[in-house]
Amino acid sequence: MSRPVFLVGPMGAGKTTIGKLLAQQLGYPFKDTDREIEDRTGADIPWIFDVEGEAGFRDREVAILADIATQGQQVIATGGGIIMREENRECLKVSGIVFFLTASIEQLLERTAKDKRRPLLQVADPEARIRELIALREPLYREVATHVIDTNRRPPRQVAQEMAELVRNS
Ligand SMILES: Nc1ncnc2c1ncn2[C@@H]1O[C@H](COP(=O)(O)OP(=O)(O)OP(=O)(O)O)[C@@H](O)[C@H]1O
Ligand SMILES: O=C(O)C1=C[C@@H](O)[C@@H](O)[C@H](O)C1
Ligand SMILES: [Mg+2]
Repeated sequence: MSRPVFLVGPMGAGKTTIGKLLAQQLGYPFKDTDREIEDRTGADIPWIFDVEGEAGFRDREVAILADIATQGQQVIATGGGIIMREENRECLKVSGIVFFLTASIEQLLERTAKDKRRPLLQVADPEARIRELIALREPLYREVATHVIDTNRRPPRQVAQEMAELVRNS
């Protein structure tokens, strides 16, 4: 069974958007860990953070990743904090090809500004929060990455094409 393709990176890097296009281009099914968590919980992410806290959300994320990582050839967009748990990093490293999508702080802020469904960014100073999260997480994204892909000021379709080539040549 061929291996899955994972997209990791910060909120607003484009994992969901580009992941869907990549799946179309490769003819693979598409999954999104955030979406899977919501579907299986029957509640949205803000509700899960409110009621179960971030730790409760992370526990659900570990269970979902372990499950879908074994389901063969597919494109999987992950949540921005998936690399915070060591078992997830191990799972990503052994299970497939991992793309780390990057973008500047300015682009991440711009792309996440209007959407209120990201609990960690509902703070007085989202820019400071994004900077904090990137400082903490960037080494962890790099630890799991097979490829690092710059998405700054690039159309999602073009980025997906570059990634599809890398998958085909892997
Ligand atoms: N390369 C890009 N250029 C311009 N806009 C983009 C690009 N990639 C994504 N976007 C836009 O940024 C927003 C966030 O993208 P998306 O939801 O795909 O990010 P994400 O990495 O999945 O974030 P999260 O970790 O919160 O799930 C969307 O409105 C999307 O249309
Ligand atoms: O970066 C994060 O920690 C998160 C990113 C989103 O994809 C969601 O998984 C959730 O909002 C948490
Ligand atoms: Mg997403």
